[in-house]
Amino acid sequence: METYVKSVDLSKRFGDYIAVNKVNLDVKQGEIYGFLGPNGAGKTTTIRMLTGTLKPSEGEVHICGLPLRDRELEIKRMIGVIPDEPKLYEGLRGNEFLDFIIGIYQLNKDDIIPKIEELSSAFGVDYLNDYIGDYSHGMKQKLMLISVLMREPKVMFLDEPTVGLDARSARLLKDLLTKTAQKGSTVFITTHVLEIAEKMCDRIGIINEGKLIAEGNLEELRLLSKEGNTSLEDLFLELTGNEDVVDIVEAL
Ligand SMILES: Nc1ncnc2c1ncn2[C@@H]1O[C@H](COP(=O)(O)OP(=O)(O)OP(=O)(O)O)[C@@H](O)[C@H]1O
Repeated sequence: METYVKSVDLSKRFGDYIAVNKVNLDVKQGEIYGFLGPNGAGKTTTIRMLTGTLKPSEGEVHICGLPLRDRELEIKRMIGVIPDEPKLYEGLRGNEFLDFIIGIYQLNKDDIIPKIEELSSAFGVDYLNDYIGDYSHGMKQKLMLISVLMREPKVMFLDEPTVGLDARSARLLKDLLTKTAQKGSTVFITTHVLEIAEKMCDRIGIINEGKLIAEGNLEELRLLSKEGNTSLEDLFLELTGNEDVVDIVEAL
């Protein structure tokens, strides 16, 4: 399978602080890759560099075989991004925002309108005539998801996409992403919900203090456990050195 998301020694410094440290990724077409890490580990910074919204201090990014440095516009057409805090135009109505996306991506309205209708009905979005400024976080998140899913991008980057979603919408999203990957797109997702990573992802990368410290499917990650941990939660806490939770609770 072709590599769709590749990074070579990808690094970001903010002043003296190294937020992302020589991260090497190789995610294939059709793969669902879970990118996990504790708060502040460097997940969002990595996604921003992979999607061209933040310039790396060092390293290279290739998307679908194209170098991001030279082919950014072309790549932006092929990818879809759900950022951790979607910034939407609050003064627009939902359907005006979708029209705007149709315009900038020069999408064919006849193809897209049925997709919007399908996705809106699936996510229970019946508020496209209302102003985005009046939406809750979850409502904005669903609008963002529709605006990306309707384009059927080759690579989807999702930063904590289930935050703010109710259980039904989160389940629907998981199923839609799985279907998207089966159709040949790549899904790169960060989440703190380890159950999502466990159930949905083909492969998981764990980043801690800017470094990719472990990578593999669940079986491969289990082999890295020195303590025989088998659940992703225990493995995650062991590998990221955050196992002291029990001691802390006992001390309180
Ligand atoms: N623009 C910035 N300027 C300075 N420091 C930054 C900037 N953006 C991120 N950082 C720092 O880089 C580190 C990594 O942040 P990042 O947002 O990538 O973490 P994360 O893994 O996404 O965390 P979370 O799970 O809490 O969202 C943090 O210490 C953060 O404070």
